[in-house]
Amino acid sequence: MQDFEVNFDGLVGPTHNYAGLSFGNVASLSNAKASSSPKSAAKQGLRKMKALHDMGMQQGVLAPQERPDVAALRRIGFGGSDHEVLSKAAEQAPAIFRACCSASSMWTANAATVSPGSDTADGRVHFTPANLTNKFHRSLEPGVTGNILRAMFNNSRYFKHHQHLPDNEHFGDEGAANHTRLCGNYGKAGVEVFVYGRYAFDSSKPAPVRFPARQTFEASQAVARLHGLSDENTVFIQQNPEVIDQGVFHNDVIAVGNQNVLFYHQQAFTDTATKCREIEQKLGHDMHFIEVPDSAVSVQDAVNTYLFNTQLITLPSGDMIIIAPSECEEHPGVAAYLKELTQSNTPIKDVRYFDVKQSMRNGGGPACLRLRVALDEQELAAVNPHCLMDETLFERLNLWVDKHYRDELAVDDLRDPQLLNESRAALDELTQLMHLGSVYPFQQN
Ligand SMILES: N=C(N)NCCC[C@H](NC(=O)CCC(=O)O)C(=O)O
Repeated sequence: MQDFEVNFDGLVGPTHNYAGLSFGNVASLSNAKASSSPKSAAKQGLRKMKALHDMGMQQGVLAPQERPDVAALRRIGFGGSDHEVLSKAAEQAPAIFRACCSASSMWTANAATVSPGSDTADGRVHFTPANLTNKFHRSLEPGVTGNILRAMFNNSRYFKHHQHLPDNEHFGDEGAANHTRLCGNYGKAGVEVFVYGRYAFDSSKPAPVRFPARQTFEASQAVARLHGLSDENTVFIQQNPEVIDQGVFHNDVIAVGNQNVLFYHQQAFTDTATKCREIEQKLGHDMHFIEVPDSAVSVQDAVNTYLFNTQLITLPSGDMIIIAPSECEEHPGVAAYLKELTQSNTPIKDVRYFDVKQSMRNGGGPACLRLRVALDEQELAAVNPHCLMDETLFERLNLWVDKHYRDELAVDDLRDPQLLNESRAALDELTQLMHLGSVYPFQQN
């Protein structure tokens, strides 16, 4: 039986914009109010998906969410017709209105935490949508994320879907952005590494002081419990609070793992040496720990280039390569480091650079854009096939983007009532194209 790690990339939604919504995420704040291009954002994402498909990888697509989120605005007291809801909110509460327009579901590393069947007690693949409580605009995502995941992984013999954790900062959960699975090969039991930023129920423990720690220890433990993971196949590591305060708002901004490789910055974790030993001992075989020292790449350069928000993938040949944003190539120091890395004695043999600048300007690199799901052949055959990338889907989605997306969107354009109609028309067509059924609130009324 063959085993795969499938990347499910978020399709960028028609309202992609720069509203400066994410305190603690340097790029989001520094590009606030710039003009965006939803069309090129979606196409940059599609090109990355297609390139991985062409490399022989299994590649999936995760549909975007309904925005503007009229239901959320109704819930906080704006009434009338849908267009009245939007115009009142834009007038009376512009910041809240903008938050309800965000296309942030594109960063599917934050959609959910996924544990493959070889790690879980009941042998099924477990999914828990992330509650994303730390940012209001992102806390709107988990309900529809759950609908979409159930429409894609719709077979209870292989897939188990959990409700997201309680909507409270004590259980702040950011999904796979703080979760890495290490293993021999994808089908063998692995070790799931959960990285958290703070303890919610113990204020004596270290925590960042400037920027928020979005993931709590208690949330990570809850997800591991729900998924039926054991002590033997989990490792919990606290993120270094000092790097959170330097703009590392998720672990995937400072570390990435794949199979027997963990690639991370020297300052990423607290207690690094002990935790690396624990990983190796629980995994039962040797790991390649690739620690990048400050002297090679500073935390600041890592945050600016997203050196660690890269995808570390294993090609069908067995070689590992890094999928990096073009910002890494444009930075002489980081580019030189990556070149040297591929020539040293590690499983990583090559680097491919991708232009995902539309996403990067909101703090989302290649790794943010994908949710990894390790599947065996049978499980893969049970996935909704209309969500898997191939020539036909690539062509269809490009035509769909051309038909529905704007070339340019300024933050002020979010007030245009036409945007709601355009967005709903696009998503309605998309659910047919991807055979998702009625996953959006506007389709359920
Ligand atoms: N590292 C991972 N896995 N994901 C990146 C998420 C970026 C996202 N940015 C935003 O939500 C900005 C939206 C705005 O400002 O318009 C966030 O901060 O949650």
